[in-house]
Amino acid sequence: MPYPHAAAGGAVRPHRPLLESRTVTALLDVQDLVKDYRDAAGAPLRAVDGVSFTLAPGEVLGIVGESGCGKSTLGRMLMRLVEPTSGRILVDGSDLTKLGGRALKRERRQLQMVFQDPYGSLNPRHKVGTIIGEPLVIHGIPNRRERVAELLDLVGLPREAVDRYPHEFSGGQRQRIAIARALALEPKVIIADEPVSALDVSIQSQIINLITDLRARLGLSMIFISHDLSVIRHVSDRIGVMYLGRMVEIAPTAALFAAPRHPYTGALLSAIPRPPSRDGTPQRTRRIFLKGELPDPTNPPPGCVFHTRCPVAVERCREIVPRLDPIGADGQRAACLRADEMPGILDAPTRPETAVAT
Ligand SMILES: Nc1ncnc2c1ncn2[C@@H]1O[C@H](COP(=O)(O)OP(=O)(O)OP(=O)(O)O)[C@@H](O)[C@H]1O
Repeated sequence: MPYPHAAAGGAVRPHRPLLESRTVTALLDVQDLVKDYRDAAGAPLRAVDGVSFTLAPGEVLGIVGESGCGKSTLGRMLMRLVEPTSGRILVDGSDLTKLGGRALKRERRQLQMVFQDPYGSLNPRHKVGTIIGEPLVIHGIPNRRERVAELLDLVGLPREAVDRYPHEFSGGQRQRIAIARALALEPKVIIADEPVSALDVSIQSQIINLITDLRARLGLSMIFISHDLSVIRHVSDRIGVMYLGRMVEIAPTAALFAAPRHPYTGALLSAIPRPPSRDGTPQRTRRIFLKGELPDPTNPPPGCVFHTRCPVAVERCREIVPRLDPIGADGQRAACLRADEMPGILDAPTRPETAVAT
């Protein structure tokens, strides 16, 4: 008897948990996180809508989505720089949303953030040694000078940097300073919000290499937020895709790239240029262009929030809110009523609703 309640004679439906299945080893366990704001005219909007995920020790989870989908709000809520409207943020089992005062200061230390703007995030009046050592002072940690020197070594900056000011450094070097500061307290999790978006492309790869290297050496766990799927791919073990405040797909990186189960993920992937094949001929990419604009967040569409732009939406997508349900192997989840059909749909020859780019 596959399902015990079949014996009761009711309709049989396999149990599909609402939240991502959790392991006891999760370092970070985010449950049903919601953030409501009001726009400039006072209309309510939900910037983050019931987002749940876990982060395992040593794992890098990428969060991707276009501007306004709620990535930064999510990252800032994890640090409690933005107060969640509801939901839970468990760090090693302790709920950050319930803490205040000293207990919050102690637990928040486990999470550190690297911001997008390496120009604005460093105090221009402080020397680099003071900036990197500040968290150590706040938390009363001794041997500050040695620790700052170690941190500079770690991020590949000369020790003489301690006596210099941020404006004496390039954008990439400033981001190294920001990363050193974030590492000062040996946090359990780093939250990096678009850490390379403000940098030149050549410098971006240096910082990505640094992050990859630090990860291997220190076993860092990280939430890596970016609008750029090709950047996220380089650093992430798993990727969560957000659209209009919701997590619409989450999957191991290889699975997401091999077989996306949400049409929005398919569209994002189709926009990444593919390198030419070995004989030099350009590879044809079936580009999925989305219809229309991102909906007004103060007036989101009913049913699936993506249906107004979805190339494969059907009638029921207007009514039913799809859950982030398991699909396929490896913990892949997608919030799409047609997730089962997606490999066939996305690989099919041109449909009238989509266009093909070469
Ligand atoms: N302080 C705020 N007050 C009101 N609305 C806000 C506030 N911060 C963000 N929002 C709104 O919440 C939604 C999500 O914004 P958020 O900045 O988190 O998205 P994002 O994906 O990080 O975009 P971007 O990459 O452009 O920063 C947007 O509609 C935004 O206008």
